[in-house]
Amino acid sequence: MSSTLHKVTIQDLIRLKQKDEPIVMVTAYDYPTALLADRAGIDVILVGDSIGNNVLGYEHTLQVSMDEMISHSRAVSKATERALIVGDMPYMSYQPSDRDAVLNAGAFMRDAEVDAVKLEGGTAVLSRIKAIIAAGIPVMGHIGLTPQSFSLLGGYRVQGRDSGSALRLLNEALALQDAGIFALVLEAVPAPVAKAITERLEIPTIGIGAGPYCDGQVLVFHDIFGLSQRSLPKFAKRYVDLSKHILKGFCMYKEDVKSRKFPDEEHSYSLSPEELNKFQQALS
Ligand SMILES: Nc1nc(=O)c2c([nH]1)NC[C@@H]1CN(c3ccc(C(=O)N[C@@H](CCC(=O)O)C(=O)O)cc3)CN21
Ligand SMILES: CC(C)C(=O)C(=O)O
Ligand SMILES: [Mg+2]
Repeated sequence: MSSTLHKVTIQDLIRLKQKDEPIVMVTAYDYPTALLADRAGIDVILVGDSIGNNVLGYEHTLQVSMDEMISHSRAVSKATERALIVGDMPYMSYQPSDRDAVLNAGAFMRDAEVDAVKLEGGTAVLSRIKAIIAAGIPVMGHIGLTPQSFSLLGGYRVQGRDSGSALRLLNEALALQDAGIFALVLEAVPAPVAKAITERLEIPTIGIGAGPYCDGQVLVFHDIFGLSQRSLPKFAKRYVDLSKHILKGFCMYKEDVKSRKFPDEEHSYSLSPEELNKFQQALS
């Protein structure tokens, strides 16, 4: 699909699973980042509620509002030509009722021009998912470690580590597929569990901390580029340490200003000799 020039569609993602070609997804929260992810040929861009701890300075994702998600999702969709854009429904935008879920999913589509929404949960959110899809909005599922249930789960813990809970994850995946989701995020589940789920679903699975047998992978932008504040989860991989480069740039700028090396002539505006002359006479 990296060769596809047209906008990536949900049907393209299903075809990638059928062709056994991995789907690449990454989070992005702003215009310049989305431009680069799109140019790199990333298939799916997730405007994650992980914006909370990575960009907005919150400790977790629970404080993220619909307004924040909409303005950042709009920036991402304006920058993107090819990638499919998924808006992550924030805490309490879908939990209270099917009506809330449809109205807020609709806001993502109408006000932020995303292509689909994602929400966390299994059987507990089946009716939410059905209601959103009935409104004509594609839904991506998300099970395993669901960060909006951080407290209920007792922290950011790997899920499905015993045969009983592994089987429950598989059954939830099947129920979500029946409800009509087009893809499913599996977060922090043992690789053999993700493999079993992936083999039994017709829709693609996209793993984060779910091993190599998923149909696709997703990572958080700040983890890839060494910009996350906390220690990385075991599953995250830092490809480039941008923080090192950004810190160096800030220091160089600071030194230049303090030593009056910046701004120099090249970065200043001049006045023509005649106008300068007139100006100086007027001043005296
Ligand atoms: N920068 C960033 N990366 C993420 O992957 C991410 C976010 N932010 N914010 C929202 C959630 C939170 N996530 C997390 C956060 C911590 C762990 C973590 O520390 N996990 C332990 C597993 C402990 C166990 O064995 O059960 C680890 O050591 O990896 C996992 C996922 C994933 N998401
Ligand atoms: C980690 C991904 C799947 C996510 O939900 C997020 O970034 O918010
Ligand atoms: Mg999320």
